[in-house]
Amino acid sequence: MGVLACTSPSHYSPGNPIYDFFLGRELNPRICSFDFKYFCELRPGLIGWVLINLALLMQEAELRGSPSLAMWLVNGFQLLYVGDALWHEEAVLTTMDIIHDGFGFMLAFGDLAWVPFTYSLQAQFLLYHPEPLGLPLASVICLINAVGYYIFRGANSQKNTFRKNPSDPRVADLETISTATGRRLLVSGWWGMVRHPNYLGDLIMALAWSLPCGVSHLLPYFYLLYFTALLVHREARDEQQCLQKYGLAWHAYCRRVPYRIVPYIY
Ligand SMILES: NC(=O)C1=CN([C@@H]2O[C@H](COP(=O)(O)OP(=O)(O)OC[C@H]3O[C@@H](n4cnc5c(N)ncnc54)[C@H](OP(=O)(O)O)[C@@H]3O)[C@@H](O)[C@H]2O)C=CC1
Ligand SMILES: CC(C)CCC[C@@H](C)[C@H]1CC=C2C3=C(CC[C@@]21C)[C@@]1(C)CC[C@H](O)C[C@@H]1CC3
Repeated sequence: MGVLACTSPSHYSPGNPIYDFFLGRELNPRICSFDFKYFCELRPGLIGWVLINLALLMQEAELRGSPSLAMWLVNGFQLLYVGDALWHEEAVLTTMDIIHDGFGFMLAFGDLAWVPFTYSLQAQFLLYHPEPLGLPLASVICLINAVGYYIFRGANSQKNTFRKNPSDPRVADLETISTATGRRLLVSGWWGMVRHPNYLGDLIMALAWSLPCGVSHLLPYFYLLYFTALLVHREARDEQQCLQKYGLAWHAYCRRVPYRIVPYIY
């Protein structure tokens, strides 16, 4: 196919048709400079998610006169998350989906269908199960989301700033370990607390998105449960890749920072 000439094979392409279908054979299918995977990872799914949430909020206003406080919180928190991802769009270029995974069924389905339709489950739930929420509890939930966002953004920004320019004054004083590749690993700041502080912040936010729906039903907690499983699996894959890249230096980092995601627990 002439127009799809600018493609590259995925890092692992074992020739097993089922595996290839799921994980994709092409790492970056493109039409010239238009990269399908990069586009799909952020734009349609995340924007679709926010639009579905907004439609549910408007539907609730139509049904009950005005949107509930719980619906406002869920919409506000998730809008902040999506806005943050789009604002820091270039950061997605260093994720393992972009670097290692092909654009197969998992990412195509995940980006285009899974994200907008399952990530909006809390707002869908609230439309059919209105949840009265008082101001004191709403404030506590806002605080939980703020703490999660602070950790998530702090950790991601610290790593991205360090990777772009290690002498940037915001990260220049952080302690590091040298690796044989010439790249260094942060061992203080957020990355000295646990080995995946950004996952910890993301999980705290996931909890804050479910809490406005109350505790009477498991459905609004689906995202938190699925996301915990996804991040535990993702963390294990990332550790394997870092061990391959950094060898002894990675072992030294693990000794220095023994916990993976949750301090003193995991
Ligand atoms: N909502 C959702 O569905 C999902 C959200 N996410 C979020 O997306 C974001 C990106 O996640 P992801 O791509 O999995 O991984 P990370 O952003 O955590 O990146 C991992 C990479 O960071 C580098 N790194 C690891 N430790 C250190 C250190 N101590 N110092 C410097 N660099 C280090 C390594 O790459 P190198 O050394 O090569 O730079 C490693 O491969 C996260 O915030 C995550 O929570 C992720 C998946 C799904
Ligand atoms: C269909 C399967 C069960 C799983 C599909 C997984 C995908 C939905 C996720 C894999 C990595 C993702 C990332 C994000 C969204 C979800 C997917 C595509 C973000 C874009 C979310 C916003 C963050 O700021 C960055 C994330 C990068 C990884």
